[in-house]
Amino acid sequence: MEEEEEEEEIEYSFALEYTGPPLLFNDDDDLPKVLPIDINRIPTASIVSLTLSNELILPVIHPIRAKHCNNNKEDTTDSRPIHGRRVSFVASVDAGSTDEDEDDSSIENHDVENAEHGNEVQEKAKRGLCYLCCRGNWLVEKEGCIVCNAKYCKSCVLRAMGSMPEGRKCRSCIGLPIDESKRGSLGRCSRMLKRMLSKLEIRQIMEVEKSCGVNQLHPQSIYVNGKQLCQKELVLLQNCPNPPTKLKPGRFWYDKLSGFWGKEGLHPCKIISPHLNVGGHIMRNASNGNANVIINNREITKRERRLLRPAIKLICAALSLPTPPKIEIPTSEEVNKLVSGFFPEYVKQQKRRKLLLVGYKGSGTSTIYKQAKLLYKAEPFSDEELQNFNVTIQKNSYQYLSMLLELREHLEHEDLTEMANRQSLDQPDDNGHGLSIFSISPKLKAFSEWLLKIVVSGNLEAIFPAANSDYAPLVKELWKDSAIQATFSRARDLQLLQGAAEYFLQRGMVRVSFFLTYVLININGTGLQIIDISRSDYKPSETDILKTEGITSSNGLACTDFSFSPSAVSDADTAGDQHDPLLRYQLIRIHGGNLQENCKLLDMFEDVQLVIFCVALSDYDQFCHEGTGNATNKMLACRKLFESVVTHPTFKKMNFHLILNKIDLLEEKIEHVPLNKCSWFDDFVPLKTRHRPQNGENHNNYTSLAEQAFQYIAYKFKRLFASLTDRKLYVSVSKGLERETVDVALRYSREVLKWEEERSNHCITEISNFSTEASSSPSNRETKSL
Ligand SMILES: Nc1nc2c(ncn2[C@@H]2O[C@H](COP(=O)(O)OP(=O)(O)OP(=O)(O)O)[C@@H](O)[C@H]2O)c(=O)[nH]1
Ligand SMILES: [Mg+2]
Repeated sequence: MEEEEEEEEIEYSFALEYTGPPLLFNDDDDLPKVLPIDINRIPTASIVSLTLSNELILPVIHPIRAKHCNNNKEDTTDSRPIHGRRVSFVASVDAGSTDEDEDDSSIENHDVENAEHGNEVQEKAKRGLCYLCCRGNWLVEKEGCIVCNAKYCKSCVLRAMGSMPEGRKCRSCIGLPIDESKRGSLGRCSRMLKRMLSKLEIRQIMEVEKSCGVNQLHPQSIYVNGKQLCQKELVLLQNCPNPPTKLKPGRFWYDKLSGFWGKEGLHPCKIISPHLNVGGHIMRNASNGNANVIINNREITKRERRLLRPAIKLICAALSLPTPPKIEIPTSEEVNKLVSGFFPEYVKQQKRRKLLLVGYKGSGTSTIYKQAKLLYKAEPFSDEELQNFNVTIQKNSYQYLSMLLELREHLEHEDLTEMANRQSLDQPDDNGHGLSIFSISPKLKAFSEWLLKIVVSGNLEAIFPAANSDYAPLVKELWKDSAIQATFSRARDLQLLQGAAEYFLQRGMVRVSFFLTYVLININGTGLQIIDISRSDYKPSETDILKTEGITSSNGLACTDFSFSPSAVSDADTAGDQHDPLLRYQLIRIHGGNLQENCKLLDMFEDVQLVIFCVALSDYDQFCHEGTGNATNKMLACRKLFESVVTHPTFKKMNFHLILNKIDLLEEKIEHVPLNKCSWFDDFVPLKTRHRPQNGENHNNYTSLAEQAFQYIAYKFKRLFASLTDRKLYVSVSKGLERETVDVALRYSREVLKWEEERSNHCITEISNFSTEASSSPSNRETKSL
């Protein structure tokens, strides 16, 4: 006690005007709960006048000894309530103490003579000092005041901040607006505080910090289009679907029509929600634009003009307006910026070009569609789709097997009839069994008949998923049987099992054998009786996927969105054709069968930009049975479909790209089946070429028979197209199962689109620009394009 009396007392007085509810204070030592003044804030020997609000009431004011003064006359016994009166306080502080303990008296350690609080805060913060106890160690964790940024160590923080009725503020900062740079950290306290206080306390403090009125952004501090916001406008702005990020006091401009938002005098920084009723009218010079282009009453900046040029082009194209002839291509960085939000959504939407992929049955449309997914999508197929492939492959394998079994029956019947005929001609059967090489055992025959019945009934689901496990032994036996092997090789000779059937039949049998081995090993090794092989980890390979038929939905409509990825092959030789990630494409594939039945389906596609029509080059000697039941040449059936699509009213002004697919099959076939097997091609006269050049010989003057054939077919289709429309047909060739050729063909579609767009932009009707002879025309950019 004696020591306390010896303490040097520094006294200073200040006045404050209290406007809160009446307060009583009558105890000299235990002062009223109203003293938020941090003595360090009070300039030495000066009197400050403050207007206080209710929030300034603090539960602890110790150790400042304040006295209610009247004209500096000490009157510590005054017990009258004060309200709205000017009150003077005299504070006394213990000097010299550097105590770090929790004793409240340690606050008296402050250097009250330090005048500039702000400077001091900064100075101490710079040196990593605690504002109260001067602990200058960066490693000592500190919590900062959200108003003045003074930092406090663990020993001082609670003394300095008290009960934190407005969150983490020094007592003297209570009632003051926060430092705007701290807005992002509202409600997020340090680990130090978390360790010191209970969870509940922390939660309460953080909640009050975020929600208390004085900490909120003040509408008066924000100007939009030169007009100060009112509370309602601020609420509207902050709660719109796409609000400005990290809104701070300042002056902004806002284009209500487009939603562009930026700082006054600067280019747009964000697109917020349009049509908000906030702020005044936008000024022409809002963004200090100098591009001589005015959009929604604002002169845009040069940078904006450069970035917006693709959109302007698009809009001009849409409105059939001419665009400036010189087209600057934005750098990829600029384009990326565009993609990441600079363009309004509607512009992005407009950028999606729709390509409709159609073709006669079996022409390869679904193969090209799947190739597009594999080529341009990071994840071409979902797990579910892969699972579907698996099931479809299994089903198809059984279907192909049934084709083989049917053929076996037919061949056996033929053989036996022939044998019977021979017998009747007195040529006794040598083996004497009355069996042909296509005959199978009664057990396998029963299985074969049962399987055929199931397949004919179309009820293959009935034997799944048990099919593999239950029937695998029989399938294996069947497959190994010499009669089936003989049928298989006969089928190949007769070209009855082609493409997918041949591929999957062989693979399917191998798989069944593999599964069977697996089942047997388990039975012998562990005594397990049933293994669900439908759960095996079989994952279809890319070739399996490409060869799987019947994967699209029942109405045969499938669509996928993608962007062309940069391609080393085809982009390198299209100089200046920068890959534009903004351009999205949608490939829509319709099943050819559906079109024949109902061309009305095409009415749905009036918004496509290009029709890709797919033709199988190898169809020229194939036949199908159309509605009449008569056998029709497939190429003629394909021509008929082509004519009906081209002349469909929806595609009156549409561009067409013809893909001549299956060039590999044509190459094989043309050597032994003449092209004029198809009556449409009866005037095909191949040039008599010299011998095929060998390795090292000059190929320039040599055109293979297949090349001549596909050029001739392309010519026939072009002539047909020209007779039906006034447009030009773009043509390219592909091998559906070869990724690169499909890539080239689809990029050619992109080129066609680009050229046609540019043509309409420039309002050029000069078809010659697009002739196949023009050096820069898309036709010449692709090696196999015609
Ligand atoms: N050899 C070869 N086979 C191809 C080519 N393109 C597709 N195929 C195969 O031809 C068969 C038919 O191809 P799809 O893509 O299913 O034809 P589609 O146009 O979808 O015909 P539908 O399924 O009847 O609508 C499949 O077995 C493909 O694997 C190609 O360029 N060369
Ligand atoms: Mg198909």
